[in-house]
Amino acid sequence: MASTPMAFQTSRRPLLVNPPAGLSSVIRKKLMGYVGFANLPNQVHRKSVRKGFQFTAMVVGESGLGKSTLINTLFNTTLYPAKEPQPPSAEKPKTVAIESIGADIEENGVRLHLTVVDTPGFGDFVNNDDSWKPIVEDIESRFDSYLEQENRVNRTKVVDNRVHACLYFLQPTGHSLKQIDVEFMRRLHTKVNLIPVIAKADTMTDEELAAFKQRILSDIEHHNIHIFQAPTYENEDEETIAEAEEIASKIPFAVVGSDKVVNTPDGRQVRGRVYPWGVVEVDNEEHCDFVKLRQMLVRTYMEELREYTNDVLYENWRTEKLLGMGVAQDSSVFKEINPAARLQEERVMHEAKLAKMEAEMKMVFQQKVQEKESKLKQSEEELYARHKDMKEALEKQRLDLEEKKRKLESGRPITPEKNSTRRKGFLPALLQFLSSGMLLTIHLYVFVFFSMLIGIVLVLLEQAPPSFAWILSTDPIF
Ligand SMILES: Nc1nc2c(ncn2[C@@H]2O[C@H](COP(=O)(O)OP(=O)(O)OP(=O)(O)O)[C@@H](O)[C@H]2O)c(=O)[nH]1
Repeated sequence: MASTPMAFQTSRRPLLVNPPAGLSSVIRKKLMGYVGFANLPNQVHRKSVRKGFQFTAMVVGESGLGKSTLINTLFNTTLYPAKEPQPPSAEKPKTVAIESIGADIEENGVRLHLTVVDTPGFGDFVNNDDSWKPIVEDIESRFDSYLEQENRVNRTKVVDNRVHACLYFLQPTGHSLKQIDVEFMRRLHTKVNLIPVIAKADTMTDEELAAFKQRILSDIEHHNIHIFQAPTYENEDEETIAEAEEIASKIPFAVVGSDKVVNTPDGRQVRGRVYPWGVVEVDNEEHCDFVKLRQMLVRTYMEELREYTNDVLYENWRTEKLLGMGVAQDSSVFKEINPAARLQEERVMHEAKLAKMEAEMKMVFQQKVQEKESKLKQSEEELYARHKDMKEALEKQRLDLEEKKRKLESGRPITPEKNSTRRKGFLPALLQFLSSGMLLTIHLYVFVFFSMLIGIVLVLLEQAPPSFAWILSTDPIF
């Protein structure tokens, strides 16, 4: 492999010196030759041509307004074969049907897979109140199918069946929008690119058409109906802007359809309708707006219609559906990230986390301290109560001992209460009484005896004083 491509050189000198804070330095190199990325659009073009294009158009309108004819005229093909006239006895369908016809058409080597969705029966009943319902259901079922394919694990073959444009055919009444038109457009304008067309415009004069268009537009505005408008972008060339403006000025398109080639009085062969007074040319912008419609639908804005369907209509429907299912969007996912701001944000978050942890730790510490304090207080109270009990017991003991001491000192029995309180029987009390009287008598006798003895001794000794003479006398004392 060659170290340096021959096609270009790069200068090695960095051109961007002061990168914004938080961003790593970006080195920009100046190209010194042809690289080739200017060819990218060609690559995309080639790839698209190889892959081909896919487009789905829906046509809605009352029967006989020229829908099939216009589709055949638009794509220059007989997608819808000529219809056999139905016998009056033939049973008519009671509901709006949805029919799809697909065809691969090729023009200058570019392939287009065209699908046309027809809605036979729309507006053909006595009561057309719910005519729009099967059509809305069909459009939503196509969105559903696309969503289901998007959510598959393998998405290599995603088939886009979504309706990219809906041509709504208005009867050339010359009045204003009918109730069924308003109802249909109101129900569908958020789900499909609406393109209103005035069918069979060759049945009206230019003045009638202009007035009819004005009334239709004011009705559309009055009912807040959004119809597809040719988009304009900044920096676009004047020609493109003028083209877009011209297309927009023709809405609603007054069309004439014919897939037949007819001869004009001046000898030309054109697609048109022959009348006794002349030929209405489909591709003549002075006769009808068919060319402008084709320009909008096929030539200029087909990709815009596909993009708008995908990016706006389908996206809105998808968001609503997912929200309805309870799926919520995390808005932070798609936030643009500035590294410096991100760092600051992380720092703030970290600090907040630390502060929270600190507060939590403080709280836990305080809680523990409080628990410990209450425990200590409790044990202190217990100790104090025990000390009080012991003190009281000791005091009582001291008082008892002092009482005993006093009693001992006073000679009283320690337990006088016991003797005094004991109840004596009669016999013991009598015996005690008698014994105490006998003891006294005995004492007296002993005393008398000893006194007499002493007197006798003294008399005998003759020294007894005269006072003792009575002892010798025989007089009884008692
Ligand atoms: N005057 C006039 N007649 C038209 C025009 N386009 C179609 N027709 C005629 O109107 C008749 C019905 O045309 P179709 O294309 O079959 O109409 P349609 O809306 O597809 O009808 P259904 O298939 O029944 O829904 C045919 O005879 C057409 O030739 C038109 O632009 N002007």
